[in-house]
Formats: sequence, C-alpha cells, structure tokens
Amino acid sequence: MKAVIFDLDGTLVHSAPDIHAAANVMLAKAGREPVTLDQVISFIGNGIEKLVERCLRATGGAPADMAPHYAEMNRAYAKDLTTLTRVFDGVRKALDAVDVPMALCTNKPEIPARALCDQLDLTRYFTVITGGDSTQAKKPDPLPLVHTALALGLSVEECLYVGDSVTDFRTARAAGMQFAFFTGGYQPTPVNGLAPEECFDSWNSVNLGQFYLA
Ligand SMILES: O=C(O)COP(=O)(O)O
Ligand SMILES: [Mg+2]
Repeated sequence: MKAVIFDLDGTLVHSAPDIHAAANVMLAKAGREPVTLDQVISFIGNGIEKLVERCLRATGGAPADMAPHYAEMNRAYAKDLTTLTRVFDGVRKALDAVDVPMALCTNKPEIPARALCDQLDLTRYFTVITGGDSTQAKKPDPLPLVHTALALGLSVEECLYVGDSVTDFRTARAAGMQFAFFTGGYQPTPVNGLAPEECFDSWNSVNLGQFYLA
C-alpha cells in the first residue's frame, strides 16, 4: 500500500472533552439540561449536525428548526478546539514511523478539523485533509474516502484506512479500501463479525508499517 488515511476524533485525538463542553454551551442556550461526557462520546462519529441532533433529542427532543443550534455549536466549539483535547498517547511516534504519504478523512467539518490539527501540530503529517463537508457526502458514504485517495493520486486499493468506529469500517468496505480498526477509541465495539483486515488497541504498541506493507 502506498498511503495511510486516518480518521480524527477517537482515532488520533481524544477530542470529546471539548466537544462535550461546546455541546453543553449549545444546550444551555437552548434551555436544556447538560449531557454527560459518555453520552457525547456515543454521539460522535457522524458529523457535528448529527451530534447536535442527538444532544437535543436526549434532552427533550429535536426542534424543527435546527439551524440556530448548529450555529451555536459551531461557534462554541470553534472557540475551544484544543483546550481539553489531547493527541492519544503514542500517536506521534506511530505517525513519525510511517514512510508513505498520510491523509485525514474525518466527519468533522474541514475548518475545525484543520484548525485542530494546526493547534496540535498534526497538520504537517497530512498531504490531504478531507472533512465532513469537503465533499457532497459524509462517511459511511464512501465518497470522502474515495476523494481522499484520488487527492493523494492513488487508487482505493493503494490506501489503508485507520479508524475507531463501525462507520469508518463500513466506509472503508463501501470504498473497497483495507481497514485497520483502532479499538481504543470512541466505540466500544466488538470487532467480532466485522473482520477488519487489521486491529489494534494501543498506539504505543502498533507498527503501522506491518499493516500497509503486508
Ligand atoms: O463526528 C464527527 O464530527 C467526527 O468524527 P470522526 O473524526 O470520528 O469522523
Ligand atoms: Mg472517529
């Protein structure tokens, strides 16, 4: 394989605490009770609109007009992208050891995804950054992943996707791309039955080269 593409939230970074804080600002403005960090973790992975909908549904119901809540969430989150967010232990060492081009394919919108990477000194690793709004569709639609491979100048068969969710797994399958499942992220998902090509639970012990050179 000639490149490795990564998911962001729950895969490379523990971003849930800042997403949680912003979600509770949004909920307070809507007159709702706060949600817990664990609830927010379970709401991450399908883009920020879905997260806002899930927060509102969990605290009394989703209103017909979601636009002001999306706007409030984006505003609150943009202010504190990395106040509480940390790169998972071992990630930098693992990325430093990769000797093929790398890219990002996340459902987080592209502007906060890029800003988060800038603030945590991750941008330099990635040749391409694809956000949830960079193409016409979000994961699990294969489009953003296919777009990322093409932007790298490669075919889907030449790339490995690394992610932490069933959504990521389905996206890779739909795109025809090999998948490495990071099980230490946001989905306590039994990998049983999914049969990803590769699986790992710690960035400290993973050798990505074994995956993409296999
Ligand atoms: O749901 C999101 O906004 C982002 O999640 P992802 O980085 O795991 O794709
Ligand atoms: Mg993820």
